[in-house]
Amino acid sequence: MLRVDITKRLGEFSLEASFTSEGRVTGLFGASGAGKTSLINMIAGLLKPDRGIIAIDGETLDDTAKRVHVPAHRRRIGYVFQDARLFPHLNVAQNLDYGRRMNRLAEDPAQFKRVTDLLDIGHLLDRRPGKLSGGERQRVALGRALLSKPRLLLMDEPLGSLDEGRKVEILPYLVRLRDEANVPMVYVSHDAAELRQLATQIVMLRGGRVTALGGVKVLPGV
Ligand SMILES: Nc1ncnc2c1ncn2[C@@H]1O[C@H](COP(=O)(O)OP(=O)(O)OP(=O)(O)O)[C@@H](O)[C@H]1O
Repeated sequence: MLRVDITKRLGEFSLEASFTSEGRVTGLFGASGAGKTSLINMIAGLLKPDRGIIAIDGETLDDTAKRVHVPAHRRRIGYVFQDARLFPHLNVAQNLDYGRRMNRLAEDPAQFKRVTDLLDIGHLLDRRPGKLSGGERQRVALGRALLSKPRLLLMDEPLGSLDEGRKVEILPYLVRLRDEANVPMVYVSHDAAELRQLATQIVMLRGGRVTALGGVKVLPGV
């Protein structure tokens, strides 16, 4: 379970968010400037709350009253950005292996095979990111995050830089991840249709406040 109960001031903007989620995919929905990225940066440990608590499965990651702030690299949280942010000088296999090495995890060929099969990227292992399509790059970024064995996967508009055709192509992989990878996700999007297909629970943000919580029914209609 993810528990968030924080406040944070960023210049003129103030974020005050409180929710818990048991969902396999928690969809963080809101317009541009609602505070979605700030909130997941806080879950990732990249931004420190002014006040409050963040906990996953009962383990406290932030508790300002107790001066607890687990640094980002110790949180075991994977992060996939809108732009895949792969290392251009490494091939796909080396990119995929990066998270594992950074986290000093033992090699796990069976898991490597599972993840590359799940995302259909086994045939791309020798290529550099510059020779991949946008959708392929995003699948590799997802694989890299998964192979670091995170307990939570954060995704900030992972389809945001793709055109409609590529989005349609990659959504099924995200559904597969949800159903087969067994890693809870927090998925940021301003696209209600995307979240309707993917999310199991919605946190709606507006102007830095949670305005609705619940199933995909709370999303605005088409
Ligand atoms: N370091 C900062 N200093 C001042 N203001 C900030 C800072 N970081 C974010 N903000 C402001 O906080 C608000 C929320 O930004 P945030 O990036 O979290 O929104 P978002 O919902 O992710 O938007 P988008 O969908 O456009 O990415 C914005 O008004 C932004 O300008």
